[in-house]
Order: sequence, then structure tokens, then C-alpha cells
Amino acid sequence: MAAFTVLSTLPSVTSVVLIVSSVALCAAYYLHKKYSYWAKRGVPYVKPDSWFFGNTKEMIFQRESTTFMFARLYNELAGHKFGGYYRNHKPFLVLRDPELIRLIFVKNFSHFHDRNTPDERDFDPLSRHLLNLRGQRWKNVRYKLTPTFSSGKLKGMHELMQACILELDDYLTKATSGDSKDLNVQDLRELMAKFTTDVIGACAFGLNCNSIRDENSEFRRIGRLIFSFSWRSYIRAIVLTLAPGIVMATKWKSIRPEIENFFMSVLKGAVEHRKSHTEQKRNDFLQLLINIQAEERKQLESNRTQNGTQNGTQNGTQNGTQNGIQNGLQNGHAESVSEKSKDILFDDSVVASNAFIFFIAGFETTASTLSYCLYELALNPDIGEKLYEEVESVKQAHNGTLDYDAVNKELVYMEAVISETLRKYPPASVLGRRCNEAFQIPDTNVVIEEGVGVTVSVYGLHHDPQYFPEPEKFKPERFMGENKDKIVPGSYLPFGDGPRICIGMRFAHYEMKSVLSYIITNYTIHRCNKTVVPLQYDTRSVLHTPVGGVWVQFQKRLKL
Ligand code: HEM
Repeated sequence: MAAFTVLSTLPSVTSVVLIVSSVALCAAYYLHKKYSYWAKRGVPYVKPDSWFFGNTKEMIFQRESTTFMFARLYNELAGHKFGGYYRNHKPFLVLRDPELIRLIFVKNFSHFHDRNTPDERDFDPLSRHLLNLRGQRWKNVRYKLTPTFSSGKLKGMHELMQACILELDDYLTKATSGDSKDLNVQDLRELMAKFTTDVIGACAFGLNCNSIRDENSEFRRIGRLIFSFSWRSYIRAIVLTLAPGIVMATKWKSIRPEIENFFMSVLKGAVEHRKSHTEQKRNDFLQLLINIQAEERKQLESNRTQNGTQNGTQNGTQNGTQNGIQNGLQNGHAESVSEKSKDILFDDSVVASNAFIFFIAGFETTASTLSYCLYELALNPDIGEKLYEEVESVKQAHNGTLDYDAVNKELVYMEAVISETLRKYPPASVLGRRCNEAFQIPDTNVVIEEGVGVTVSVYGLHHDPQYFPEPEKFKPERFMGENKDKIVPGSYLPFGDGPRICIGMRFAHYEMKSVLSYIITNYTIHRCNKTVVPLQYDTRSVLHTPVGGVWVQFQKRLKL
């Protein structure tokens, strides 16, 4: 009986084996075909180390940070102007040659106008911002937002920035004059993140974030949350690359609900406040967004009236717009029903998303640069002293104060110190573009096909001795005088390049120079027993974050 049972199951075992082997063979054939992409085209490439994840396994399993993984690919392709790699089984190209980078990012931008980020989503109200937008939609939004950081607007922000510096002054004065000798030992990442959160809150949204003064500031807590590791975001990122359809079908948002709700309610509050205080003249980013939306609505209304498609006339006044934004932001729904028209560029979702991205991009990148800069000043006191002398002499030439023009134009050594910090520690260590129209690489037979992504390891370039000899040394002189002119175009890209270059670059420079001149004139910065040299980086972090923070000691500067 038992023998009979075994025999009767045999055909099904054979079928299972057959099915499994056929599936395995098909999968192997499929993957082999996918992973032959670069070899077939005669393009040098880095051999994938995983059938499933291509060249990104170490990053996905969090054994290597994103920065170091792309720098490794850059180094493994040494000797080539470009080379292939695979993200999962998708082909990507690493661009190594600065001239080729410029060709793609600047001169042939029309073939590469989008990033590799996922397309904007209707269900994700905070994802439709400049970083993600594509094609004509990106172009239109960028054109409208460009005036945000014009010289006139930056000048107008001088007082707001000074007020945040005074808060920092208050904090550091207490920290350095207290009896407890530990108070003057500070984690720069945290301190600078608090400062830059306050600055972007004040300058872009007219908000008092209070991060320096209040240990439990909600803004700082949310800021930390945005960049902290979460399993939700981690799994989503993997699913997004392997099977984007699942993310779309399940409407799996990129932003955690807590963060989304916080931003929606803050923006709603800010817009409400403006509505009830129309006498206060504002000149900031939020106001620019409000005005743009008002103009757009006015234009649409007049078009509709002209076309006879609308019976009643509405007034596209500022108040009307504020009501629109306000209604749309209620309950986390960024887009009101009446706004589903295709003609609308600045619907509530685009307004909220761009306010959100300005906040995130506005505080983290500058905070990280400032903290690395102060860390290097602690390790290199001679550079700190030279900086101090420059700031003092510019101040003396301007009756003891630094106005907007002096900060911008006269702090030459300061500019070099910041540039060197951005070289050694680029906060955005990888740049990417997606090919939207086939492009033949000059003097080769290689065609970058539509849909293929290109990647630039900014960290790899900035640490390549061919462009920056002794790359681990902190040498601001690289960016002074004729040395600066020798920098190969396309090899130094802390803010990216081409029409999609960072929109906040001038604001960031101005903010960093303003606060550094204040710190350097009032304090000296020192190594302490918590200072780690060299820094060790967190492989789990989305950003290039040092494990355990960046610690230094502040001392009040003794002035004669
Ligand atoms: C040290 C400070 C900063 C660094 C190093 C930095 C770096 C970058 C980089 C590398 C890009 C990508 C450029 C490209 O793809 O070619 C970028 C884009 C962007 N940055 Fe910044 N950034 C900084 C500060 C800021 C600030 C202060 C803001 C806003 C207040 C900002 C807002 C943006 C936005 C909105 C984009 C997208 C631009 C577009 O696609 O049109 N950034 N940034």
C-alpha cells in the first residue's frame, strides 16, 4: 500500500521538478540577457556581484554607504571615461570624464533633463517638488521659483539671518561661560542643524522654529525624523527599484504620515496667519509661492472667461489663493477638487511639495557643510587663525560690521575654506540623470538609450588625485588665485551642474559665510576627547553621516 502511494506521487514530483527547472532556466536566461547589456555594446563595466541586486548589493544590505559605493564604482572604472553598472538588473552608466559630464549635464541637457528619481505621484502630496519633477513641468516650476534667491531677496533676508545668529550667540555664550566644562563640548551636526532649521524657517516661511532655544522643538524633531533610518522607507526603496508597480498600486507614499501631517498643518497655519495679517509685508519663499498661485489662477480665470467656459467670474486675489491653499491643505489633501485641471501648474500639491523640499534641502546640506568646516578648523588651527584675520580686516574696512555685500564679495579666504569643505565632504555625493532622448557619446559607437540612467560620483571625482592631489588633505589654497583657475571644469560639482544646478546655492553660501564669520570672530574651536579622527561613517544612513556625531570644543576668543 505504502509502495503504491509513493509510486502514485511520482508523476507529480517529476512535474514539480520540471516546472522548477524551467522557471529557473527562464530566470537565468532573463538575467543573463539583462546582465549582458553593457558587454554586448562593448562598454567597460563593473561585474555585478549579485544576480538579484546587480552592483548595489553591499549598499542594499547596508554594509557600504551610498557615497562609498558609488565612489568604489568610480574607482573600479579607472582609466575609462565612462563605464556600466547595474542597479538590480537595470543598466546604468557611470560618467567619469569631466568633459563628458559637462557635455551631458550642460550642453546636451535636452537629452537628459530629468533625474533618476521616480515620477511625481498624485497620491503622494509632498513628492511633486523640483527634485522629482520632470520635463516641461519641471522647467515651468523652476522658471517661476528662480527669483526666490535673487540678490534683492537675499539682501532682504539679512536681518532675519542676523536674528538667528543672535540666538546662536546667546546659546554659545552660555555654553562657553558656564561652570560645567562639558557644556562647551558640542556635537556640530546637531548644533548646526538647529541653526540652519531656524534660518530656513525664518527666511523661507517667516516661521520661528525655535530649534536652538528649545531642546524639544517640533521642527528639529521632525528634521531628525526625515533623515533617520526607517524600515518603512528602506523596504519601500527596495520595492520601488524591483517592482515599482507595487508601490503605485498600493499608493505607498514616500513620506511618513507623521511628517506629512506636520508639514501640512504648519503650512496651513502659515497661510492662515498671512491671511489675517495682510498688513505685514512678506518677501519670502512662501509669499512667492502664494503670489505665483494667485497670478496663475487669475490668468486661468481670464482665459476661461474669454473662452466662455465659465459663467461666474471669480477674483484671483491673494486672499482667494490663500483660501485655496488653506482648503487644499486641510486633512492632508493637498489638491482640492476644483484644481484637477491640467492647465494648473501650481496646484496645492506643487506648492506644498516645494515648500517641503526647500525646508529639507535648506537645512541638512548647509548644516552638514558647516559642521565639517568647523571640524576641519578644530584640526587645523592655523586655517582658523587665517580666517579670523580675514574676517577682522574686512570688518575693520566696514566700520566693524559685515553687510550683505561685504559677506558676499570680500571674504575670499572664507569662500576657499567653504569650497574645500564641499570638496572633501560633498553633502550630495551622487548626481543622476535619466536619458530622455537617445544620445551618442562623441567619438564612440556607444549610444545611451532612452530610459538609461547616468550617474556621477561627486565624492569619487573630488577625491581623485588626478584632479585634487593629496585629496584627504584639507587645503583651501586649492580654491585661491591661479590654483582656482586650474580646476578642471566638471571635476568639482558640489552643487551639481547645468540647468538643474542647486537653486539654493547662493543662499547656502551666504548663510554659511555669515554664520562662520560670526563664530570665528567670537570663538576658537578645538579638538577634545570626543573628537574622532578620522571620522567613521554610518553605512545605514541615506546621507554621508558620521557615526556618533562630530564633536569639538568651543572657547570664547580672547581679544586684546
Ligand atoms: C551646502 C548646501 C547645499 C548643497 C551642497 C546642495 C547641493 C545640491 C545638489 C548637488 C543638487 C542637485 C543638482 C544637480 O542635479 O545637478 C541640488 C538640488 C537642489 N537643491 Fe541644493 N544644495 C544645498 C543647499 C540648498 C538650499 C539651501 C536649498 C533651498 C533652500 C536647496 C534646494 C535645492 C533644490 C530645490 C534642488 C533641486 C533643483 C532642481 O532640480 O531644479 N539646496 N542641491
